[in-house]
Amino acid sequence: MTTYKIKEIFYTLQGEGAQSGRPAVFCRFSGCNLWSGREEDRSKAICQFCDTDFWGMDGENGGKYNAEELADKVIGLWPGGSEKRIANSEKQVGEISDLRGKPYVVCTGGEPLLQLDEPLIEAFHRRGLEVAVETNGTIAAPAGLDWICMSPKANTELLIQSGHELKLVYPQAGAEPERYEHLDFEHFYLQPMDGVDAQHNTRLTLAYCLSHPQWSLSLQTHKILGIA
Ligand SMILES: C[S@@+](CC[C@H](N)C(=O)[O-])C[C@H]1O[C@@H](n2cnc3c(N)ncnc32)[C@H](O)[C@@H]1O
Ligand SMILES: Nc1nc2[nH]cc(C(=O)O)c2c(=O)[nH]1
Ligand code: SF4
Ligand SMILES: [Mg+2]
Repeated sequence: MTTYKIKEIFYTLQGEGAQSGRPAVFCRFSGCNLWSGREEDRSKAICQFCDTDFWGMDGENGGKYNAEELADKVIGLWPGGSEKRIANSEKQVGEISDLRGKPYVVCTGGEPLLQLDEPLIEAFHRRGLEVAVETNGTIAAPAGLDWICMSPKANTELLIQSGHELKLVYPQAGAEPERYEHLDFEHFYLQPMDGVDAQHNTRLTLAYCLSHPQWSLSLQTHKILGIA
């Protein structure tokens, strides 16, 4: 049986992009193909600006799970989710989900597509969850995802060239927006690169969106709010 290595699982609001403000359970997978996650390796990594600790399994609800265990843990964090689990087995899930919104899981990381596969997506779906992914686009997506947010990185080959949302961290030398504007996505966002130049990068991003209105600004609202 497949086991999934999970850094942390928590309930919050989606802070970024087109679904910003929507309640979601975040499932952060351990590991990434573009950086080891160790600080001493950052300067030689393909992706050097990562704002996330995805190394290991030591976060909130972190650990090894099989698909059924992971889907149970995720739906259990949704308000009323335990009742929903019972209702699901009694085939009354519709009545409860109408009142409590469609349960939503965002699979992120690290790079979730190193691990997320069809059996896990099916296990989420059986519990009434809508399944979103945040991916760097370098690994093909399994079938069945409800929302694909692809965030391209410089000096990588994109295997995902269509989806719902393209969210580019800006500015990135070698990953200029012009390279991605013809891809098959419904929404195009620029997200200011956080770090030492965050304020300057926000001004640059704002200016780029105003002069190239195909692109909208994505602020990391969870950081503004001081939530996870
Ligand atoms: C931590 S990544 C995990 C998912 C996947 N590996 C990816 O890169 O899309 C989640 C989101 O945070 C963005 N991100 C990472 N570091 C950032 C930073 N320093 N400033 C702004 N956004 C950042 C990524 O581009 C991606 O859209
Ligand atoms: N609130 C909140 N929204 C997010 N959107 C994308 C995130 C990520 O790390 O993938 C993230 C995150 O870590 N927290
Ligand atoms: S690809 Fe995503 S998780 Fe990996 S290092 Fe870059 S931003 Fe972080
Ligand atoms: Mg984050």
